[in-house]
Amino acid sequence: MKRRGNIYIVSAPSGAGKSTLCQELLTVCPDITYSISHTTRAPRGGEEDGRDYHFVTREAFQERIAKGLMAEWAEVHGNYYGTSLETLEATVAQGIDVLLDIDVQGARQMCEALPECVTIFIMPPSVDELRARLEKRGTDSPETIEKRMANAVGEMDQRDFYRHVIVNDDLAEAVAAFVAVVKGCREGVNA
Ligand SMILES: Nc1ncnc2c1ncn2[C@@H]1O[C@H](COP(=O)(O)OP(=O)(O)OP(=O)(O)O)[C@@H](O)[C@H]1O
Ligand SMILES: Nc1nc2c(ncn2[C@@H]2O[C@H](COP(=O)(O)O)[C@@H](O)[C@H]2O)c(=O)[nH]1
Repeated sequence: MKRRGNIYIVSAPSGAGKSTLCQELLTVCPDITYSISHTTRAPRGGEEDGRDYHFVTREAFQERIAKGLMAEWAEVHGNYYGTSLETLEATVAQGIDVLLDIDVQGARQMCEALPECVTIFIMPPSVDELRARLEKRGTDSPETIEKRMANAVGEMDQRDFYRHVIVNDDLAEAVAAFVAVVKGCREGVNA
């Protein structure tokens, strides 16, 4: 029987650096597929439909939920986000490992259905640094940053749900820790 791909789930409060770490991991492990989520959020400058997200309307997203097309979904910071069941299943069935950048609600849904998912939580070094990163990134309005900061503490409180926790202070060290977790799972060390 063909080996099924591993599912790596990464969560973090907004601005902790999970997108940055995911990009770095995919450079080191190009055979891992990044799961492109569906969202009702508006694209940020530089984001492309079909590359960063599948950007859809709330109606289209609700229709996908009603038709059972989502492996998991959640409302996060006022928008819907979710993972396509068909795409995820087709990828892991081919033996390809998949990386999901999803929130804590989605991570819980995935682990309930598939307890073998490998879960990784990224922590910022401090709440002040988290805010500084969001402000420096310059992609979100002050209102959006406040909303994301308000949700951050509740998200960080759930880090014990995750099998691995990495503090993203020094980027190179955090990337090395992330790569070590994934390589360890692939070699059966952290499985
Ligand atoms: N270790 C680090 N030190 C300093 N800055 C960092 C570090 N890691 C990431 N950053 C920067 O912090 C900002 C937020 O990072 P990133 O966009 O990866 O966060 P995120 O967790 O994916 O956020 P979101 O959930 O909002 O998409 C970016 O500008 C990124 O370049
Ligand atoms: N449950 C899910 N959460 C998701 C998914 N895709 C992204 N996310 C999470 O949403 C927030 C905000 O993302 P942003 O791109 O607007 O900053 C973040 O926590 C992501 O991890 C998904 O498919 N399902």
